Amino acid sequence: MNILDKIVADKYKEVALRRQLIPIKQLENSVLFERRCTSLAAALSKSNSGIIAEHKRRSPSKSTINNGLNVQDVAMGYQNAGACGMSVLTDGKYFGGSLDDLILARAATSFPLLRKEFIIDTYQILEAKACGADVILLIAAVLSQQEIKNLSEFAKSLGMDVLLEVHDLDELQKSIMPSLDMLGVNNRNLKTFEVSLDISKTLSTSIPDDFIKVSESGISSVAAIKELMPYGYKGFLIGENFMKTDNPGLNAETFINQL
Ligand SMILES: O=C(O)c1ccccc1NCC(=O)[C@H](O)[C@H](O)COP(=O)(O)O
Repeated sequence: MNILDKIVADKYKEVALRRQLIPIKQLENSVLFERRCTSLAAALSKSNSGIIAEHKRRSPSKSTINNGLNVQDVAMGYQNAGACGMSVLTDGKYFGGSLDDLILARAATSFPLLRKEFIIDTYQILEAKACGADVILLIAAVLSQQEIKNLSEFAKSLGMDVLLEVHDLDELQKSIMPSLDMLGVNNRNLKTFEVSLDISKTLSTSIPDDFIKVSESGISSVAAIKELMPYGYKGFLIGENFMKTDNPGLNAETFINQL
C-alpha cells in the first residue's frame, strides 16, 4: 500500500466516526455555514502573482516542517502579504492539522480559504463550509469520475469553489467537467514523492482555457513561478517554502513583491 492509499483508507474510517460524533444538522446550524463564500478562482484571475499560501506543520514527504507557529499569525501574515488565498491542511494524522486551524484562520482573515483535505465524502464538504472554508480540494487520484462529479456539484450547490488536482493525463481527462473552477497540477507524485515542475509544463496544454490553472507543490523560488507563468498558470500553491521559516507571512511578502 502506498502512502496515498494509507491516507485514504484512514480517511474513510475517520469520516465514518466523525459522522457519528457531529450530525449534519449541527454543521448546517453553524454560524459560518451561512457565510457567503469568497471565490479563490476570481481572486486568482485578477492577480498578477497568484500565490495560494499554505499552512502545513508536517507532511509524509518532509516530516516536521514547523510546529512552533500560531495559525492565526500565519493566516494574517499571508493575507497582509497579498496572497490570493490560503490553503489550510486539516488532516491530523499525516499533516498535524485540524478543522480548528480552519476556524482560527477564518476568524483572523477575510480572504479565500481552501480546506486542504483528502475529500471522499460530502460530509467533509459540509464540515468545510461550517468551519469557514470557501474552496475544497478534490484529488483525482483517489476519486472516480462519478465521485468527482457528485462531490464537485455538491460543493457548487453550497456556493463553494472547487479545485481539482491531477498528476497525469489520465486523471486530467477523466476529470474535466463544468462543476470545477480550478484545475491544479500537482508537481509531487503523491505515491512516490518525486517532484518535478515539468509535470505542470507538460499537462498545461491539455487543460481547457475555461479553467484557472494552478501549479501545486515543490515551488521554492520566484524563478520557478516566472518559468510556469508562460504555460498559462494563474495560481501557485506554496507550502513548505513559506512554512519552514519563523515568519511565513514575511517570507510570502518578500516573495510576492518580487513577482
Ligand atoms: O506534501 C506531502 O508530502 C504530501 C504527501 C502526500 C499527500 C499530499 C501531500 N501534500 C499535499 C500538498 O499537495 C502540498 O502540501 C501542497 O501542494 C504544497 O506543497 P509544498 O509547497 O511542496 O509544500
